[in-house]
Amino acid sequence: MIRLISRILNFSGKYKTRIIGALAFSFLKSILMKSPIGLAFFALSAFYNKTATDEMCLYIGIAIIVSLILQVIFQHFDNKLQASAGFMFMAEKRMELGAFLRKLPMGYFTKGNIGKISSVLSTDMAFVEENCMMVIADLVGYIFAEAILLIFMLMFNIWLGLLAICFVVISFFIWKKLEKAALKDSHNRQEQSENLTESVLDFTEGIGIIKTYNLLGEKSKELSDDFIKTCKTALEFEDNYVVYQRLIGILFGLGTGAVVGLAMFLNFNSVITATAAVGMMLFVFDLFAPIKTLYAQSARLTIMDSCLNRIEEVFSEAMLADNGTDIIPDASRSAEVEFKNVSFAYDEKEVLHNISFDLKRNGMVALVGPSGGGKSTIASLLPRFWDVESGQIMIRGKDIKKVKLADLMDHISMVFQRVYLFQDTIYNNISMGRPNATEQEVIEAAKKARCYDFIMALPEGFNTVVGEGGETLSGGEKQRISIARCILKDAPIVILDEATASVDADNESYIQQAISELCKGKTLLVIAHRLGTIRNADKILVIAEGKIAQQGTHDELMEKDGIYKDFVTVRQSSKGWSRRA
Ligand SMILES: Nc1ncnc2c1ncn2[C@@H]1O[C@H](COP(=O)(O)OP(=O)(O)OP(=O)(O)O)[C@@H](O)[C@H]1O
Repeated sequence: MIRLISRILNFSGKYKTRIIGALAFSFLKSILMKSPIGLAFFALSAFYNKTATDEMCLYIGIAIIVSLILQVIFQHFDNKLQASAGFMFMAEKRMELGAFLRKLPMGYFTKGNIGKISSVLSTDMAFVEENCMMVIADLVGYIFAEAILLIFMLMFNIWLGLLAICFVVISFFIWKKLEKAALKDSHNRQEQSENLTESVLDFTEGIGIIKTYNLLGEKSKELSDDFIKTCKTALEFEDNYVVYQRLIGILFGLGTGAVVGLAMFLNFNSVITATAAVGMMLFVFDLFAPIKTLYAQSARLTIMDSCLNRIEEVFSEAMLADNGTDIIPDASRSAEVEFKNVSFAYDEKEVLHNISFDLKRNGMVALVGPSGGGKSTIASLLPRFWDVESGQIMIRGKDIKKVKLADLMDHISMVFQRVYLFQDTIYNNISMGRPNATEQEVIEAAKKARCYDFIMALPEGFNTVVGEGGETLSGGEKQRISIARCILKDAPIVILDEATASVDADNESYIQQAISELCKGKTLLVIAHRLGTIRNADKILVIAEGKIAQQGTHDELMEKDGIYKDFVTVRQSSKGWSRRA
């Protein structure tokens, strides 16, 4: 418990002093909470010994009132500090996590970690936020209160004090067992909550496929099974530690009986006065009840421990190094982009082997080849979605690892096949390409990307909020908005993954016009599927099995036998490259 409290204090960073302040007020409050018992005991003694005076009664009354008022004041500051520290430090942690996630390589997000991130951000962080301050301050209060009561009891009568301590010590060992059981189960509980988040995300993201393939019943059952499993895991968690809680309850029942019995025995044998015996009885009831609550609360602490583990697990992921200080020069004699002996593996298996090529300023390299050959991987290494293991990638003579990440991203625009629009206005979706762009520039970009007319036909025009993921627009429209975003960004290097899926003829032609606008005066790295695009490339790289199998212009490659000629001549009309020009 002490370990967890110090863990939370370390985790809370600059809010540590507030938390310590809350703990101090909680401590003062707990001392005052016990003071009425002490005063009652004092009054009883005075009455019993016939030493009570009017003045004494008045002072005791005033002392009780003052202690109750002070309790309220300390409680107020305790709550205030707890709440502000708890909510503020978790809000900061969430922002920190957001900033941290931006620095992780793309690979982290494709490894099925989305469910984990969602559940850490929502479930785990919310649990710590809602419980940590309250529980910790209460626990610290209880611990101090128990210590004070035990010291009082020892002072009154050593045997009564020692007897009470015996029961507290035995209960401590039972509690250790409870904590062990809860610790193990709390991990399962949080893991299951992550599984559930993943299932819900999977279900909602894939709802289109689920409906099309008539899998609603099957997938709903899978989801329901997950709900039931989550419920069972939570119940198991409760069941496993509730046994120990009951044992502690029985133990304290025995303890209360034993202390009361011993107090009476000592009184009968004139070792302690009747007042001391009554005082002990008051103390013992007050001693065991908070310990029971403390142990019950500690189960929450174990959940919090596992939440903190999971939060720290995400924070411990290796970030994409952003310690480069170089700036990409405006002009250079070197190639605009150069891959030098680049090899790369996603996990263990190397998927790119010794790739070398260069791309001249305003030139175009087309990556073509069979599926799984490594085209997308090559394209994703340039914006450092992943870092290369061996070899170098240079832009205008600068190694991209040594360039500031923000500067690198300023120089690259990307158009993917899968477009994502944020649940925001169309205007904001475009202007995020260059947040400081003027309204006129945003409109101009929309016109160049051939989306101005359909935007203006929408009831709210540029202020239309597109649905989550851009669901209220057609595929072609979403694609054009994403191109407008890139046009506005106006980065000198464009990575383009040409669409393989067909859209209607109108959209097709609009998208082509938009892409032509985007590519004007740019250096292009294109994962090409259209013969028209490929023919225009200054250099075609045929990528197969992670290597450059062939390279040259269209005419040069058509003169040689090889993969390229086979694809163009034999597979033009099949699902390989499109005939569309
Ligand atoms: N995120 C990933 N994690 C692990 N392996 C991956 C990942 N992405 C791709 N691969 C593997 O890397 C190899 C190259 O894939 P890549 O997507 O680069 O090929 P491609 O030529 O672009 O294929 P396609 O034309 O089908 O898009 C393949 O064996 C693929 O299975």
